[in-house]
Amino acid sequence: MKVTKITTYRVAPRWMFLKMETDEGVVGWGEPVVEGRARTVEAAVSELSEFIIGKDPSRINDLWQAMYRGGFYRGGAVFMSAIAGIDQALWDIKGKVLNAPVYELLGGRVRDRMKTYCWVGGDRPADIIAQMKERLAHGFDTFKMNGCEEMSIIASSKQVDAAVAKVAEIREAFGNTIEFGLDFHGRVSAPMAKVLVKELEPFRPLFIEEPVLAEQAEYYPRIAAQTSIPIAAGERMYSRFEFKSVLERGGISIVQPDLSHAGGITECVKIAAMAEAYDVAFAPHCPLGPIALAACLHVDFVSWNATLQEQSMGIHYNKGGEVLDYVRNKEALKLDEGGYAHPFTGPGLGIDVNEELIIERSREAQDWRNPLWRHPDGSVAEW
Ligand SMILES: O=C(O)C(=O)C[C@@H](O)[C@H](O)CO
Ligand SMILES: [Mg+2]
Repeated sequence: MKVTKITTYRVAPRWMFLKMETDEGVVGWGEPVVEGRARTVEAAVSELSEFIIGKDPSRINDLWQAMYRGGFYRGGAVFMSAIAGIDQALWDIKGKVLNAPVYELLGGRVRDRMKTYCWVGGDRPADIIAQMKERLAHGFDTFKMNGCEEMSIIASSKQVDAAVAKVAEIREAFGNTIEFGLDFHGRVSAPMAKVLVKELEPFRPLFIEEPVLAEQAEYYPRIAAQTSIPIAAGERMYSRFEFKSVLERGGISIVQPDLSHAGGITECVKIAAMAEAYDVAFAPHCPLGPIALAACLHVDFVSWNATLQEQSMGIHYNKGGEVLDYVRNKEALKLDEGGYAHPFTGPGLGIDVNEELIIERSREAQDWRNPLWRHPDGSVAEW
Protein backbone atom coordinates (compact mmCIF):
# COMPACT_ATOMS: atom_id res chain seq x y z
CA MET A 1 0.00 0.00 0.00
CA LYS A 2 1.21 3.55 -0.73
CA VAL A 3 -0.04 6.98 0.34
CA THR A 4 -1.25 8.75 -2.81
CA LYS A 5 -2.76 12.07 -1.63
CA ILE A 6 -3.07 14.27 1.45
CA THR A 7 -5.72 17.00 1.53
CA THR A 8 -6.40 19.53 4.29
CA TYR A 9 -9.74 21.19 5.03
CA ARG A 10 -10.00 24.25 7.27
CA VAL A 11 -13.50 24.34 8.75
CA ALA A 12 -15.55 26.17 11.37
CA PRO A 13 -15.22 26.70 14.23
CA ARG A 14 -11.38 26.75 14.09
CA TRP A 15 -10.34 23.24 13.12
CA MET A 16 -8.54 21.56 10.27
CA PHE A 17 -9.12 18.02 9.02
CA LEU A 18 -6.62 15.99 7.02
CA LYS A 19 -7.65 13.30 4.53
CA MET A 20 -4.98 10.73 3.60
CA GLU A 21 -5.69 8.56 0.55
CA THR A 22 -3.92 5.36 -0.52
CA ASP A 23 -3.58 3.35 -3.72
CA GLU A 24 -5.78 0.61 -2.23
CA GLY A 25 -8.69 2.93 -1.52
CA VAL A 26 -8.25 2.96 2.28
CA VAL A 27 -8.64 6.51 3.64
CA GLY A 28 -7.41 7.86 6.97
CA TRP A 29 -8.36 11.10 8.74
CA GLY A 30 -6.42 13.32 11.11
CA GLU A 31 -6.89 16.72 12.75
CA PRO A 32 -3.69 18.83 12.52
CA VAL A 33 -4.23 22.34 13.78
CA VAL A 34 -2.89 25.03 16.07
CA GLU A 35 -5.84 27.16 17.06
CA GLY A 36 -5.25 30.50 15.37
CA ARG A 37 -2.44 29.21 13.15
CA ALA A 38 -4.40 26.84 10.87
CA ARG A 39 -2.84 28.16 7.64
CA THR A 40 0.66 27.84 9.06
CA VAL A 41 0.03 24.23 10.04
CA GLU A 42 -1.53 23.66 6.60
CA ALA A 43 1.75 24.80 5.03
CA ALA A 44 3.72 22.48 7.32
CA VAL A 45 1.43 19.56 6.40
CA SER A 46 1.94 20.36 2.73
CA GLU A 47 5.72 20.27 3.16
CA LEU A 48 5.62 17.00 5.09
CA SER A 49 3.24 15.52 2.51
CA GLU A 50 6.02 15.71 -0.09
CA PHE A 51 7.82 13.12 2.03
CA ILE A 52 4.81 10.99 3.04
CA ILE A 53 3.23 10.59 -0.42
CA GLY A 54 4.53 7.40 -2.02
CA LYS A 55 5.39 5.82 1.33
CA ASP A 56 3.95 2.67 2.95
CA PRO A 57 1.50 3.97 5.60
CA SER A 58 1.99 0.88 7.77
CA ARG A 59 5.49 2.09 8.77
CA ILE A 60 4.11 4.63 11.26
CA ASN A 61 7.09 4.59 13.63
CA ASP A 62 9.62 5.09 10.85
CA LEU A 63 7.55 7.79 9.15
CA TRP A 64 7.19 9.56 12.50
CA GLN A 65 10.93 9.48 13.18
CA ALA A 66 11.70 10.65 9.66
CA MET A 67 9.24 13.58 9.92
CA TYR A 68 10.57 14.54 13.37
CA ARG A 69 14.31 14.09 12.82
CA GLY A 70 14.54 14.45 9.05
CA GLY A 71 14.29 18.22 8.80
CA PHE A 72 17.09 19.08 11.27
CA TYR A 73 15.04 21.74 13.07
CA ARG A 74 12.33 20.07 15.15
CA GLY A 75 9.58 20.51 17.69
CA GLY A 76 7.34 23.47 18.33
CA ALA A 77 3.58 23.92 18.08
CA VAL A 78 3.21 24.19 14.31
CA PHE A 79 5.50 21.39 13.22
CA MET A 80 4.40 18.93 15.92
CA SER A 81 0.75 19.65 15.11
CA ALA A 82 1.40 18.88 11.44
CA ILE A 83 3.07 15.60 12.42
CA ALA A 84 0.18 14.90 14.82
CA GLY A 85 -2.50 15.07 12.12
CA ILE A 86 -0.51 12.90 9.72
CA ASP A 87 0.18 10.41 12.53
CA GLN A 88 -3.52 10.20 13.42
CA ALA A 89 -4.41 9.47 9.79
CA LEU A 90 -1.72 6.78 9.57
CA TRP A 91 -3.16 5.04 12.66
CA ASP A 92 -6.67 5.39 11.21
CA ILE A 93 -5.48 3.63 8.03
CA LYS A 94 -3.66 0.91 9.97
CA GLY A 95 -6.78 0.14 11.98
CA LYS A 96 -8.94 0.04 8.86
CA VAL A 97 -6.50 -2.29 7.09
CA LEU A 98 -6.32 -4.64 10.12
CA ASN A 99 -10.03 -4.14 10.93
CA ALA A 100 -9.32 -3.17 14.55
CA PRO A 101 -9.78 -0.05 16.69
CA VAL A 102 -6.49 1.79 17.30
CA TYR A 103 -6.62 0.98 21.05
CA GLU A 104 -6.52 -2.75 20.13
CA LEU A 105 -3.39 -2.15 18.07
CA LEU A 106 -1.88 -0.42 21.12
CA GLY A 107 -2.32 -3.47 23.33
CA GLY A 108 -5.98 -3.31 24.29
CA ARG A 109 -8.00 -1.45 26.89
CA VAL A 110 -7.11 -0.91 30.55
CA ARG A 111 -10.60 0.48 31.26
CA ASP A 112 -14.17 0.04 30.09
CA ARG A 113 -15.10 3.72 29.90
CA MET A 114 -13.31 7.09 30.11
CA LYS A 115 -14.32 10.06 32.25
CA THR A 116 -14.58 13.35 30.36
CA TYR A 117 -15.17 16.91 31.49
CA CYS A 118 -16.71 19.93 29.84
CA TRP A 119 -16.04 23.67 29.86
CA VAL A 120 -18.21 26.26 31.57
CA GLY A 121 -17.97 30.04 31.36
CA GLY A 122 -16.19 31.80 28.53
CA ASP A 123 -12.93 33.64 28.00
CA ARG A 124 -13.93 35.59 31.07
CA PRO A 125 -15.50 33.20 33.60
CA ALA A 126 -19.19 34.10 33.62
CA ASP A 127 -22.55 32.43 34.26
CA ILE A 128 -20.61 29.58 35.83
CA ILE A 129 -23.27 28.43 38.30
CA ALA A 130 -26.08 28.47 35.72
CA GLN A 131 -23.96 26.58 33.18
CA MET A 132 -22.86 24.00 35.75
CA LYS A 133 -26.50 23.44 36.73
CA GLU A 134 -27.43 23.01 33.07
CA ARG A 135 -24.59 20.53 32.42
CA LEU A 136 -25.31 18.72 35.71
CA ALA A 137 -28.86 18.19 34.49
CA HIS A 138 -27.33 16.45 31.46
CA GLY A 139 -25.21 14.14 33.57
CA PHE A 140 -21.92 16.02 33.72
CA ASP A 141 -20.34 16.47 37.14
CA THR A 142 -16.79 17.52 36.20
CA PHE A 143 -15.98 20.88 34.67
CA LYS A 144 -13.22 23.27 33.73
CA MET A 145 -13.30 27.05 33.58
CA ASN A 146 -10.92 29.94 33.17
CA GLY A 147 -9.65 30.77 36.65
CA CYS A 148 -9.39 34.50 36.10
CA GLU A 149 -9.53 37.36 33.60
CA GLU A 150 -6.46 39.42 32.69
CA MET A 151 -4.07 39.41 35.64
CA SER A 152 -1.33 42.01 36.06
CA ILE A 153 2.16 40.74 36.84
CA ILE A 154 1.58 42.12 40.33
CA ALA A 155 -2.21 42.08 40.59
CA SER A 156 -4.43 44.02 42.92
CA SER A 157 -6.35 42.45 45.78
CA LYS A 158 -9.44 43.31 43.80
CA GLN A 159 -8.29 41.13 40.87
CA VAL A 160 -7.36 38.28 43.21
CA ASP A 161 -10.60 38.58 45.19
CA ALA A 162 -12.64 38.55 41.95
CA ALA A 163 -11.03 35.24 40.90
CA VAL A 164 -11.43 33.66 44.33
CA ALA A 165 -15.04 34.83 44.71
CA LYS A 166 -16.11 32.88 41.60
CA VAL A 167 -14.62 29.70 43.04
CA ALA A 168 -16.16 30.30 46.48
CA GLU A 169 -19.52 30.71 44.74
CA ILE A 170 -19.16 27.29 43.11
CA ARG A 171 -18.41 25.48 46.36
CA GLU A 172 -21.22 27.44 48.04
CA ALA A 173 -23.67 26.33 45.37
CA PHE A 174 -22.58 22.70 44.88
CA GLY A 175 -20.40 21.66 47.80
CA ASN A 176 -18.40 18.62 46.71
CA THR A 177 -21.15 17.23 44.48
CA ILE A 178 -19.19 18.45 41.47
CA GLU A 179 -15.52 18.80 40.61
CA PHE A 180 -13.85 21.57 38.60
CA GLY A 181 -10.44 22.43 37.26
CA LEU A 182 -9.28 26.04 37.10
CA ASP A 183 -7.42 26.96 33.95
CA PHE A 184 -5.13 29.92 34.62
CA HIS A 185 -4.52 29.75 30.85
CA GLY A 186 -1.05 31.24 31.29
CA ARG A 187 -2.62 34.55 32.33
CA VAL A 188 -1.01 34.50 35.77
CA SER A 189 2.57 35.56 36.45
CA ALA A 190 4.84 33.48 38.68
CA PRO A 191 4.56 35.99 41.57
CA MET A 192 0.76 36.01 41.37
CA ALA A 193 0.44 32.24 40.98
CA LYS A 194 1.79 31.89 44.53
CA VAL A 195 -0.82 34.37 45.79
CA LEU A 196 -3.78 32.86 43.92
CA VAL A 197 -2.95 29.26 44.78
CA LYS A 198 -2.76 30.15 48.47
CA GLU A 199 -6.16 31.89 48.35
CA LEU A 200 -7.74 29.02 46.41
CA GLU A 201 -6.43 26.22 48.64
CA PRO A 202 -9.54 26.11 50.92
CA PHE A 203 -11.86 25.51 47.92
CA ARG A 204 -9.92 22.47 46.68
CA PRO A 205 -10.33 22.76 42.90
CA LEU A 206 -9.64 19.41 41.24
CA PHE A 207 -6.54 20.92 39.61
CA ILE A 208 -5.04 24.23 38.59
CA GLU A 209 -3.99 24.24 34.93
CA GLU A 210 -1.13 26.26 33.49
CA PRO A 211 -0.59 28.13 36.77
CA VAL A 212 2.23 29.81 34.89
CA LEU A 213 3.23 29.78 31.23
CA ALA A 214 5.06 26.70 29.93
CA GLU A 215 8.15 28.87 29.55
CA GLN A 216 8.09 29.33 33.34
CA ALA A 217 8.03 25.56 34.01
CA GLU A 218 10.76 25.88 36.64
CA TYR A 219 8.05 27.36 38.90
CA TYR A 220 5.91 24.19 38.86
CA PRO A 221 7.81 22.50 41.75
CA ARG A 222 7.88 25.76 43.71
CA ILE A 223 4.12 26.25 43.34
CA ALA A 224 3.48 22.59 44.09
CA ALA A 225 5.54 22.90 47.27
CA GLN A 226 3.15 25.49 48.65
CA THR A 227 -0.17 23.81 47.85
CA SER A 228 -1.99 20.48 47.93
CA ILE A 229 -3.94 21.41 44.77
CA PRO A 230 -2.72 19.23 41.87
CA ILE A 231 -0.88 21.25 39.21
CA ALA A 232 -1.70 20.43 35.58
CA ALA A 233 0.01 21.53 32.37
CA GLY A 234 0.96 20.33 28.94
CA GLU A 235 -1.13 21.85 26.16
CA ARG A 236 1.79 24.03 25.19
CA MET A 237 4.43 21.31 25.35
CA TYR A 238 4.95 19.43 22.14
CA SER A 239 7.08 16.32 22.60
CA ARG A 240 8.46 13.76 25.05
CA PHE A 241 11.54 15.89 25.30
CA GLU A 242 9.66 18.85 26.77
CA PHE A 243 7.74 16.60 29.17
CA LYS A 244 11.00 14.90 30.19
CA SER A 245 12.41 18.01 31.84
CA VAL A 246 9.06 18.89 33.43
CA LEU A 247 8.66 15.38 34.90
CA GLU A 248 12.28 15.36 36.08
CA ARG A 249 11.86 18.72 37.84
CA GLY A 250 8.62 17.57 39.52
CA GLY A 251 5.68 19.67 40.63
CA ILE A 252 3.30 18.53 37.90
CA SER A 253 0.57 16.09 39.02
CA ILE A 254 -1.30 15.95 35.69
CA VAL A 255 0.20 16.15 32.19
CA GLN A 256 -2.11 17.47 29.46
CA PRO A 257 -0.52 16.96 26.06
CA ASP A 258 -2.75 17.71 23.10
CA LEU A 259 -3.06 14.80 20.63
CA SER A 260 -3.23 17.35 17.80
CA HIS A 261 -0.24 19.38 18.98
CA ALA A 262 2.20 16.91 20.57
CA GLY A 263 3.05 14.66 17.64
CA GLY A 264 -0.13 12.57 17.63
CA ILE A 265 -0.91 9.09 18.93
CA THR A 266 2.62 7.75 18.48
CA GLU A 267 4.14 10.49 20.66
CA CYS A 268 1.38 10.85 23.25
CA VAL A 269 1.34 7.12 24.06
CA LYS A 270 4.99 7.58 25.01
CA ILE A 271 4.29 10.73 27.03
CA ALA A 272 1.57 8.87 28.96
CA ALA A 273 4.01 6.06 29.75
CA MET A 274 6.69 8.53 30.87
CA ALA A 275 4.19 10.25 33.17
CA GLU A 276 3.10 6.91 34.64
CA ALA A 277 6.71 6.24 35.66
CA TYR A 278 6.52 9.42 37.81
CA ASP A 279 3.03 8.58 39.16
CA VAL A 280 1.69 11.56 37.20
CA ALA A 281 -1.84 11.47 35.76
CA PHE A 282 -2.51 11.77 32.03
CA ALA A 283 -5.37 14.06 30.96
CA PRO A 284 -5.11 15.06 27.29
CA HIS A 285 -6.01 18.60 26.29
CA CYS A 286 -8.71 18.65 23.61
CA PRO A 287 -10.67 21.84 22.85
CA LEU A 288 -10.85 20.64 19.26
CA GLY A 289 -12.90 18.46 16.93
CA PRO A 290 -14.03 14.85 16.76
CA ILE A 291 -10.94 13.31 15.20
CA ALA A 292 -8.69 14.90 17.83
CA LEU A 293 -11.06 13.68 20.55
CA ALA A 294 -11.09 10.16 19.12
CA ALA A 295 -7.29 10.12 19.03
CA CYS A 296 -7.25 11.19 22.69
CA LEU A 297 -9.71 8.49 23.72
CA HIS A 298 -7.76 5.70 22.02
CA VAL A 299 -4.68 6.70 24.03
CA ASP A 300 -6.80 7.09 27.20
CA PHE A 301 -8.15 3.57 26.79
CA VAL A 302 -4.66 2.07 26.82
CA SER A 303 -3.05 4.33 29.45
CA TRP A 304 -3.46 3.22 33.07
CA ASN A 305 -2.78 6.79 34.35
CA ALA A 306 -5.37 8.43 32.09
CA THR A 307 -7.72 10.20 34.45
CA LEU A 308 -9.78 12.88 32.72
CA GLN A 309 -10.45 13.69 29.08
CA GLU A 310 -11.26 17.21 27.95
CA GLN A 311 -13.92 17.45 25.25
CA SER A 312 -15.16 20.59 23.56
CA MET A 313 -18.91 20.02 23.16
CA GLY A 314 -20.50 23.32 24.15
CA ILE A 315 -17.16 25.10 24.63
CA HIS A 316 -17.24 28.86 24.09
CA TYR A 317 -14.87 28.61 21.10
CA ASN A 318 -17.24 26.47 19.03
CA LYS A 319 -19.01 29.19 17.09
CA GLY A 320 -20.26 27.95 13.71
CA GLY A 321 -19.39 24.31 14.23
CA GLU A 322 -19.73 21.61 16.86
CA VAL A 323 -17.93 18.32 17.53
CA LEU A 324 -20.69 16.03 16.27
CA ASP A 325 -21.48 18.11 13.15
CA TYR A 326 -18.78 16.32 11.19
CA VAL A 327 -19.48 12.81 12.49
CA ARG A 328 -21.95 10.44 10.82
CA ASN A 329 -21.78 7.77 13.59
CA LYS A 330 -22.57 10.27 16.37
CA GLU A 331 -23.22 7.43 18.83
CA ALA A 332 -19.48 6.69 18.76
CA LEU A 333 -18.92 9.89 20.75
CA LYS A 334 -22.03 9.66 22.92
CA LEU A 335 -21.21 10.56 26.52
CA ASP A 336 -23.16 8.77 29.22
CA GLU A 337 -24.19 9.81 32.74
CA GLY A 338 -21.14 11.26 34.43
CA GLY A 339 -19.66 12.24 31.08
CA TYR A 340 -18.23 8.82 30.32
CA ALA A 341 -17.05 7.94 26.82
CA HIS A 342 -17.18 4.36 25.64
CA PRO A 343 -14.70 2.35 23.56
CA PHE A 344 -15.03 2.73 19.81
CA THR A 345 -16.24 -0.38 18.02
CA GLY A 346 -15.27 0.65 14.49
CA PRO A 347 -11.82 0.10 12.94
CA GLY A 348 -9.10 2.74 13.07
CA LEU A 349 -10.08 5.89 14.98
CA GLY A 350 -13.71 4.77 14.82
CA ILE A 351 -15.06 8.04 13.40
CA ASP A 352 -17.18 7.91 10.25
CA VAL A 353 -16.42 11.39 8.89
CA ASN A 354 -19.07 13.47 7.07
CA GLU A 355 -16.77 14.36 4.21
CA GLU A 356 -19.45 16.17 2.21
CA LEU A 357 -20.05 18.60 5.06
CA ILE A 358 -16.30 19.08 5.58
CA ILE A 359 -15.82 19.93 1.91
CA GLU A 360 -18.84 22.24 1.92
CA ARG A 361 -17.72 24.12 5.03
CA SER A 362 -14.11 24.30 3.86
CA ARG A 363 -15.32 26.54 1.06
CA GLU A 364 -15.78 29.28 3.67
CA ALA A 365 -12.47 28.38 5.26
CA GLN A 366 -12.36 29.61 8.86
CA ASP A 367 -9.56 31.88 9.95
CA TRP A 368 -10.11 32.02 13.69
CA ARG A 369 -7.74 34.13 15.78
CA ASN A 370 -7.62 34.45 19.52
CA PRO A 371 -8.17 38.00 20.78
CA LEU A 372 -5.24 40.22 21.71
CA TRP A 373 -5.88 41.41 25.23
CA ARG A 374 -4.36 44.51 26.77
CA HIS A 375 -4.07 45.74 30.34
CA PRO A 376 -5.57 49.10 31.30
CA ASP A 377 -2.16 50.68 30.75
CA GLY A 378 -2.19 49.47 27.15
CA SER A 379 0.43 46.72 27.55
CA VAL A 380 -0.26 43.28 26.12
CA ALA A 381 -2.08 40.94 28.52
CA GLU A 382 -1.90 37.13 28.30
CA TRP A 383 -5.24 35.88 26.88
O1 LIG B 1 -8.89 23.87 26.55
C1 LIG B 1 -7.99 24.43 27.23
O2 LIG B 1 -7.46 23.94 28.27
C2 LIG B 1 -7.49 25.74 26.80
O3 LIG B 1 -6.61 26.29 27.43
C3 LIG B 1 -8.02 26.34 25.54
C4 LIG B 1 -6.90 26.86 24.70
O4 LIG B 1 -6.03 25.80 24.44
C5 LIG B 1 -7.44 27.38 23.37
O5 LIG B 1 -7.88 26.28 22.56
C6 LIG B 1 -6.37 28.16 22.66
O6 LIG B 1 -6.90 28.71 21.46
MG1 LIG C 1 -5.87 25.12 29.07
